[in-house]
Amino acid sequence: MASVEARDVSKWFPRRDGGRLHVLDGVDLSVPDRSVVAIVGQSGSGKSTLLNIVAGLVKPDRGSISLNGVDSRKFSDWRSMTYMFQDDRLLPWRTAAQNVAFGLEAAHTPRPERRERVAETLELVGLGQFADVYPHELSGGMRSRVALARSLVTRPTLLLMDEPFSRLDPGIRTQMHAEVLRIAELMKMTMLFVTHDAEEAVVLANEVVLLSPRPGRVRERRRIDLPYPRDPASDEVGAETRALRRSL
Ligand SMILES: Nc1ncnc2c1ncn2[C@@H]1O[C@H](COP(=O)(O)OP(=O)(O)OP(=O)(O)O)[C@@H](O)[C@H]1O
Repeated sequence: MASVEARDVSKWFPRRDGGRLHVLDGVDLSVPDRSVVAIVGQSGSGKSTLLNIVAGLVKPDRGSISLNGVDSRKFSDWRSMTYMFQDDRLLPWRTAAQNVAFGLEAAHTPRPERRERVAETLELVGLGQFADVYPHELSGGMRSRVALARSLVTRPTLLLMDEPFSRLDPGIRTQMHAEVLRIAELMKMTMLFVTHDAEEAVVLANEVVLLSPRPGRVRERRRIDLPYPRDPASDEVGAETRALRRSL
């Protein structure tokens, strides 16, 4: 089970001129267990900063985060969450399997279990045949699947993603959307992600949180009640996407 609550989160970053850049202002966010929430907003509105605060990578200056009902300052089960970045960050000198194994090595998982979990997870993302292949031998979509497998191998319940598919071609991106939704359902995961792509938000999320330009405040929460799977070519997705673009 995984849920996230952010209460009244504000953040300032130091500026080169000695001043302070106000990036987030009193943001509330609620991500219930098994939901899919998208954070959208203009460039610089603090989307990644908010995600990094939820992940514990950046400290808020004001406000609090609770994870599975526990204040993040007291939270210890960080392995229950995983983070997918915009670039796949695969290590070029490691095979697909060795890249996927990374999180398990860090956790000192015994070798036989590691091997089994890596094989299982590569199978899950449709790369069972590519365990021994190096990143440079893989297509963009396949690399993205390896990055997804690396995120999933520790069996997280909360998947955080910062524009993870934005560098993929549209067709491959659509495939990855279907894939990530299938796996989230299978693994009973909760998802919180950042995107600048209105269609991506509409295809994946139950709720879209719109941040205002800097300092980011929640300007709108929009429920997307369309049934899954959502076809990006359908009229319903098209209408929701246009409505969201207008709000953006
Ligand atoms: N560590 C940091 N130190 C100083 N300023 C930062 C830092 N991280 C982010 N910023 C600034 O904070 C603002 C918000 O950045 P953030 O990356 O959260 O926005 P974003 O909405 O995700 O933008 P984009 O859509 O362009 O990725 C930007 O102006 C950025 O330059």
